[in-house]
Amino acid sequence: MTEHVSGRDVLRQARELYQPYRDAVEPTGQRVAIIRFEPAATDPPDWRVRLEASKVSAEQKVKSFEHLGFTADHVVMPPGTTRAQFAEVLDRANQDPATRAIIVQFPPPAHLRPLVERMDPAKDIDALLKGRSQYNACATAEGICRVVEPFARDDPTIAVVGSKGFVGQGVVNTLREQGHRLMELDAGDDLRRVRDADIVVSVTGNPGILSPDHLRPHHRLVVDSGFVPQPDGSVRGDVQRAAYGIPQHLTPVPGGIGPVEMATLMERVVRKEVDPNAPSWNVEPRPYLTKEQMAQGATATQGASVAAAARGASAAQGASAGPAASAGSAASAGGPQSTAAPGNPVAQAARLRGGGGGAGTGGVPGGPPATGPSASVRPQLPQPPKPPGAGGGPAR
Ligand SMILES: Nc1nc(=O)c2c([nH]1)NC[C@@H]1CN(c3ccc(C(=O)N[C@@H](CCC(=O)O)C(=O)O)cc3)C=[N+]21
Repeated sequence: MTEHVSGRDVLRQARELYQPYRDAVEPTGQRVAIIRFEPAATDPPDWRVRLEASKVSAEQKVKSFEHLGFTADHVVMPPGTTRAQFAEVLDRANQDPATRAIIVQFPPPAHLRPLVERMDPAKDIDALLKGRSQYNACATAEGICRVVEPFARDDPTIAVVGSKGFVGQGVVNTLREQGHRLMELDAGDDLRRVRDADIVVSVTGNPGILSPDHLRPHHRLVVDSGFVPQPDGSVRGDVQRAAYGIPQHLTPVPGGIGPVEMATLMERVVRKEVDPNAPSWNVEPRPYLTKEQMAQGATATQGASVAAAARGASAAQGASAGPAASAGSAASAGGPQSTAAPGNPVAQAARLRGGGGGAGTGGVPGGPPATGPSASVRPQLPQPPKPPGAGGGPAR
């Protein structure tokens, strides 16, 4: 059975965590600019679809920043926008001291793309300026890595499908820096290799590219970062619906990485503008079975007894895998080299905290599973926010 890792729960947590900063932000009149491009009627359907995703995402960003008391400038560039016009919009946002952050929604039309580089790096909250941004990866990539982290404390192999794309590169760089064992796959590679991985992260934006032929019950987590709106109003991710029930955990589309990205952006802007020590949102560790455990428990009865044994073993262990290392930085708890044999400490710790066994509640899209986030390891409440500018924020 597959349990959904709910991005909506993460976003709810972030809204609660950062809501108290609203009173400090609102009176300052600080702004965030979100710039996106409207397709022309003559653009090919696949381009229109990408810009539709960009629109959905821009609207979510507007909501998220406004929730924090920022004024969101949602700038829609019409088809036929010239370089000069785009440059002027960027320059204005760069020069306006009230505009604290700028996001250019991808993809921009090809002729405008080079101009993105004009963005003031100090305002580049989504790390669009590779190497010049204060962040190592875009918000989506950071969010993905933080969802992966509680599932990856015993040196698993993590497959990244779409590793050369914008988000994929961010994921690869971040996970590699944390010392993880990676399997990078991109166009032309045999995707069936993902069967050998423990965790699969798919960031291709190619609907249904992962089928039941690729996913396996030993996959403890599959992260689907695809988001392709359909004409009927539904959305498709990288994972085929027919494969949804296969892995142990899955981030669904919608309701998975999209909302996680919003939580990441909220955290970034609060830390940058109000309180560098604002708490992190986090994903709770959950029980899972390793590939080896799955192999031992190949039959149903054996599987049940392995799970039961793991549960029993956990009762004897201390729960130390707290959320302290949830900041998504290089400080991953225990490090990838931590000795996990015979079970995995994360699963044990999670069980100790009252998480259920391997048998899930099944995927109810949008609905938190029975083993979902509880109040037990919530980050501490934020300190009362300091007035912006008072507290030595990052130099700009
Ligand atoms: N510079 C840049 N950064 C991006 O992060 C970026 C981008 N350009 N261009 C477009 C893609 C697409 N993307 C999504 C983010 C969130 C949702 C999201 O929140 N989706 C909700 C559904 C919201 C709804 O349906 O209204 C969900 O998955 O549950 C979707 C899509 C970010 N992108």
